[in-house]
Amino acid sequence: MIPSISYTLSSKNFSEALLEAATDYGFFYLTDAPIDWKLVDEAWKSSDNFFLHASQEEKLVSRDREGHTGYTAFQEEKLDPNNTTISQGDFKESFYIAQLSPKPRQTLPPTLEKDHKSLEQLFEACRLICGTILEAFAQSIDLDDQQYFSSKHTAFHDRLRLIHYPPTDVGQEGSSIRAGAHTDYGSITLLFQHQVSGLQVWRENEGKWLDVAPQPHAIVVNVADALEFWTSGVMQSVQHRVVMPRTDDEAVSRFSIAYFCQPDDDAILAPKPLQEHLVKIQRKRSQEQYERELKRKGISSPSARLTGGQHLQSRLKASYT
Ligand SMILES: O=C(O)CCC(=O)C(=O)O
Ligand SMILES: [Fe+2]
Repeated sequence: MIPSISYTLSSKNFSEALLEAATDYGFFYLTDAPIDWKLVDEAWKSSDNFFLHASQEEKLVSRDREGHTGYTAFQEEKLDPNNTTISQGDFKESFYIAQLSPKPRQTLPPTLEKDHKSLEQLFEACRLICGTILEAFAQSIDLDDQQYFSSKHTAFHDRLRLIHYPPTDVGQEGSSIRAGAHTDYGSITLLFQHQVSGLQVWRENEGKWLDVAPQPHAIVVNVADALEFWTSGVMQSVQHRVVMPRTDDEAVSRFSIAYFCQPDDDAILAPKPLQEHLVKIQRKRSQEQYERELKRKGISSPSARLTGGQHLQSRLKASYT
């Protein structure tokens, strides 16, 4: 069972719980987060209006592939590009939003522009939660500088991503998938799921996929690649995917919203020295396994010196057709 962690824990207990979740599952549910859930409800309505009612022409307004903002079409992305048993791109469409305040970096299509204020507030709430989590992670591994991670995040590369998986018949598993197995490229991801299940996380020790069902007023948080590099694999950026509908309940439109917290272009993703107790955790995962995982993520070796910008660009390039 994916652990649940309350935002209201004392800072010491919070950071300890975070480290435990990050080293075991790489995923946790965050409860009692400082977020106005009305904003999330508003965002579901925005998503519904946009994906189900906007014209194709409107969807493409302000799309900027280079700047990584705007619309991505059905099957345009393949999150698991090396998987040859799945021939098609992912069964989803999405819309990427960059920080909207103080000055928006993209023109939103009219359907989303009318909800500008609530989307902007949701973005800011997510940004602040990620900042707190990054500081707690720094505390959890006893870094002298508690802002070591958070200071590398100006939110320039952060994206709020509205995602829609169109209705699909039950039993299509095999040649297609809603979102292929992947790890996230940034530091941490916050995920909101609207009622419909399908998200699964890989459990290496058990050799199986585990469902991460939507829970009311809980945000799914996962560790992404940058934190894994900084901690030499102590914190795990774990593979996850969204499977095709298994029941009639899942055969409907599935909506989710991800907030990708991603390091700045010049952030060096070099491993930090580890305290003794962390080295012990690290050794539970074989070096061979860690290196294999890094290769999947496009990294040649654990000592490769990448920047946040380089890693992000190379991963994005690999997953878009
Ligand atoms: O839609 C979901 O539940 C997961 C999406 C995801 O993992 C991603 O976009 O990186
Ligand atoms: Fe993901």
